[in-house]
Amino acid sequence: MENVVELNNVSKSFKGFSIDHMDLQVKKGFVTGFIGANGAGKSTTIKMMMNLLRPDNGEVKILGLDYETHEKAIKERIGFVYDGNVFFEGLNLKDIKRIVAPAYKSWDHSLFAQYVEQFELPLNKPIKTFSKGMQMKVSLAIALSHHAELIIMDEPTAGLDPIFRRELLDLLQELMVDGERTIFFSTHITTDLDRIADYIAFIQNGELIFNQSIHEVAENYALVKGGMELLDRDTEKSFVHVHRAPTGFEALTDNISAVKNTFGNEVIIERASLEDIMYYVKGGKNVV
Ligand SMILES: Nc1ncnc2c1ncn2[C@@H]1O[C@H](COP(=O)(O)OP(=O)(O)OP(=O)(O)O)[C@@H](O)[C@H]1O
Repeated sequence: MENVVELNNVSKSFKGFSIDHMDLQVKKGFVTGFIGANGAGKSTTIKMMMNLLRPDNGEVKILGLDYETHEKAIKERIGFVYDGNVFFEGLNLKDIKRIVAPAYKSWDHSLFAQYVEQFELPLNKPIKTFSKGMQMKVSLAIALSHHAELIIMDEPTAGLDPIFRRELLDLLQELMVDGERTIFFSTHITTDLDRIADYIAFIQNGELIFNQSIHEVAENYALVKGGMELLDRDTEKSFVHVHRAPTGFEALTDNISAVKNTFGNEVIIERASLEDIMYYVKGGKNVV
């Protein structure tokens, strides 16, 4: 399967935070959701994909190309969507279109007009008067109007009302029908991912914990509930983290067959949500 993004052995350090030797592949034709706690390194990773930040070490390849030799070609084919104001605040959408359109060979005027109408964006009001959601719509309309093959979004649904959030997810899903487009986006709203993601990449403290299809995640992780008397140093080895309560334990496992072998029918095994996984993984591996 073709990868449209490849981070090979990428490292980046700030004071008190680092990404060390990260490998991350984003598959063509799918939606990948990027999750992780506050400060886990999502924006840092996305900025390296966008060449807004240079890795200290390692290689970033977008659509098989690298930024050193093919920056313009890459930027032509990707769209970056986020809710910050990318453009000059005093400008209106007409001015922005005049500046942005010539920068793209494949700019589609009628498609831009169509999205401006669909997103109900005013053409003559200064961007600084736009709400967070409207600003996000502006960058999405621009990304779509130059037929971006790869759309990278940093928390696109944060701060959006539930109705527009749902509409945006529907729109993103429609964009995926021909299998040529790829979407990679970070989010804290894990229910959005149940709706549209094919793959989940999970980062914790600058480390990629997994990048798996949503089906693999469901097959690999589970919540396990049982009585405290079942726990000891050996049996706990099949858990990522255990939460103890007077009434019994609840734990996350990444090895369901080991749990079945160890506990048989003495425990209850349930589907783990992405939130469950994030919560327990944050707790640490095999904390006794
Ligand atoms: N330019 C920078 N200089 C120094 N430290 C930085 C810089 N950018 C990010 N960091 C630090 O790197 C860590 C990861 O930040 P990042 O913004 O990538 O996290 P995130 O997963 O996107 O978080 P959130 O979900 O809160 O947006 C944080 O500790 C942050 O303070």
